Amino acid sequence: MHFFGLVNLVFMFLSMHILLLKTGLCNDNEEMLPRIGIVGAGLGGTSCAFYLRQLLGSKATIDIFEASKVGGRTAVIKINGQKFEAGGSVIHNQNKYMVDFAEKFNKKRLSRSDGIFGLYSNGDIVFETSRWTAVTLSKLLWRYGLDAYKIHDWTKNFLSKKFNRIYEFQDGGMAFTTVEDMLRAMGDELLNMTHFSLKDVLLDIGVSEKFIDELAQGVMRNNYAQSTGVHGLVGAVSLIGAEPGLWSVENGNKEISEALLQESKANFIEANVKTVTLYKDELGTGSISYEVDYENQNEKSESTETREYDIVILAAPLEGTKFKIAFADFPGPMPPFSQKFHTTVAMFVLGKVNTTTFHLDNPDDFPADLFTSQPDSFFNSIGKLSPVDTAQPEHAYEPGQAVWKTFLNKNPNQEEISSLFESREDLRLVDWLAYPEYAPNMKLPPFQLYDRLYYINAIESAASAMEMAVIGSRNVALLAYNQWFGHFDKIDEIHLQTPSADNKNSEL
Ligand SMILES: CC(C)=CCC/C(C)=C/CC/C(C)=C/CSC[C@H](N)C(=O)O
Repeated sequence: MHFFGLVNLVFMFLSMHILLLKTGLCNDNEEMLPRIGIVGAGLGGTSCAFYLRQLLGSKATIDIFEASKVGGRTAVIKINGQKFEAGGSVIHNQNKYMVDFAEKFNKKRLSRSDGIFGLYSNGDIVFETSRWTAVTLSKLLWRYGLDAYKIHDWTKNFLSKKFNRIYEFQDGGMAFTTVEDMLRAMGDELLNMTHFSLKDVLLDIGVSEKFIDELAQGVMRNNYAQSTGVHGLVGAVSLIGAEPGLWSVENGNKEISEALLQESKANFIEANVKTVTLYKDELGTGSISYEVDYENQNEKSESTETREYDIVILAAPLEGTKFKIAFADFPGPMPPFSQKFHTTVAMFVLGKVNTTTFHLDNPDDFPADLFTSQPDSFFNSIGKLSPVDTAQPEHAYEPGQAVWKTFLNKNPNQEEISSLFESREDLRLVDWLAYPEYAPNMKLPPFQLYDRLYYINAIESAASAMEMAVIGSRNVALLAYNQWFGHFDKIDEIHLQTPSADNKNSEL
């Protein structure tokens, strides 16, 4: 072969290889793979590690930091030898990712019992459903007209169709830099709902004020410890969370996070991250890296150590936590916005409800779920719990006795506890930063805080739920991947996407 021909061939081979590496179609070169540190091993962090592993292959370094193995909203609590869901999380049949994960990891789904639901207001149970669906429907019709149906129809036939577009975008590798861009891509209507209160949005679709102030308010207080003054999008998610089709994972929802962590083969580091420091290349090439300082929490060592990463992903609230992360050497304030989280208190009581307070002849007449609608009520809701470890033998409780979960906004005093429970054998209090404080027109934070520094919990400003955490984490995984390999046409550029048959006629 002619010498110039040979040089040409070698040159062509090299350029082809570089092109493949650049486009991410060939990820076998470890030098091109980013080193990734994820802070937080809840559902957001573990599902992000899972998606990154799918995108980057087996050779990429993925470390995941958490002081306890997995926790937050999916923690479980053990009472009387049985495990109960400690966080407020439930999963809905429409939650595609959670349904897929449960199937993939062979997890049994425990349907939430459709027990009696009651609404408490002005010192009385003012509305109750029945064991018989026909009776419940008549009662709803009598008190609220067609309001319940209007909401069901609006969420099922309008909102869900817009919402489900996110799955198509993500399957196509599309990522968004901000929550606002993501919602706009799903449909302007979803973004617009964040500009109005749930109350205004429901009034707009013709729902009565009575329904809004009683049932919608009760649902908001139970699901988000807030009122119908929250923005309309989180309000809609909350209302969907009150519809039939709810379930939890056997042995606790945290089983999904644990399975994701295992499947991701990420390196789990039991540690508190103290500082994230930005390093800029001194030669002025513009290249950056991050140094993560962390305090080991395992029994073997309690030392402080440091690791270096190309990409850092934050998967825990940045404000209000006991373990606040410091950011060093950034040119501006970090985080560049404020996202205030609401502390919810869950009180677990093994005991009997107070029949005098609730005007009941028999404690067994207490509904399985009791929501409150008055803003000044010191508790938000009371629910009867079923154990999640079904393999354990059922406990034989005395009549009226059960394990109850009460949601509150602060720790109750003795008088308040006694007003709810006339006897108790066990009482535990658990609090956690459950969800943001929601308001119309609130700031929707970006997923990207700085070059190669990402924040999964930004999604919670749209709505906080397990499915939302996974949507946020897949978005961050795709965003980090697309930016690293230069797939800029896959970031925010929805006009470059081919709409599916379902969406062709829609006004995307
Ligand atoms: C807005 C539309 C059309 C769909 C939303 C789908 C979705 C994310 C549903 C979740 C419903 C749900 C189970 C809500 C429970 S309230 C969240 C709870 N407080 C938590 O922290 O998980």
